[in-house]
Amino acid sequence: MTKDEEKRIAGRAALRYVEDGMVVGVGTGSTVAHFIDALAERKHLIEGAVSSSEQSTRLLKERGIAVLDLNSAGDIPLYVDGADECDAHRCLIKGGGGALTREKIIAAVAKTFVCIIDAGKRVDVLGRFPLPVEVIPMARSYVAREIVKRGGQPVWRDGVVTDNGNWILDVHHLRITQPVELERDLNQIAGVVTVGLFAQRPADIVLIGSEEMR
Ligand SMILES: O=C[C@H](O)[C@H](O)[C@H](O)COP(=O)(O)O
Repeated sequence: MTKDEEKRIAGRAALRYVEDGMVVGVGTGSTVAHFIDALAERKHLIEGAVSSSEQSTRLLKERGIAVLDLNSAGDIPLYVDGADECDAHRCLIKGGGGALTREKIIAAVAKTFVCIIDAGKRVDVLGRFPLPVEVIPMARSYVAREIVKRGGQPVWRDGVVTDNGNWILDVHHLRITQPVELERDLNQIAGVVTVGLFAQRPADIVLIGSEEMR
């Protein structure tokens, strides 16, 4: 089974958590694109979607799914999103597609966060995938120096501007054995907008696409 088939199966499996009349939080990425395809089949039954990126907003609108503003949407009973890595405690690294800030906001609001991944995303220790950190542009060098002090090797994602007008540092060479503490620590650095660690608010449910799930 290819990685994309695993993503498609996980994306479709998330549909079982969608209930009539719901506002659904929608993440970003190639796995979520499969979820959006599946969600389109229920578009007349849900109230609409709150989107975590311009990319997902475009996909949702192309499929005729109503996109709602988070400020007026009220409760978000369900959030469905992918991840770049996932450990046994459902802590995640996210932000490979640069959408981490809006994703973290919707995850915080949502009652249930269903994470959809292919099998290659499961790890024992987070950090093989470089940790994305969204920064205010003028703080890039300062934040990078602070991260070096903590043992990481930050690499500027040159040329990438997030939906919020910020920049991203991808932090290599981390072995994240204490994700909650690291998330809290990096969040304290002035100029950091969002750390792509979802440990203080991990996923509630992880769906890993597999043959058995078909
Ligand atoms: O910023 C992007 C998101 O955090 C994605 O959910 C993550 O990068 C996983 O993307 P994909 O499903 O394409 O592997």
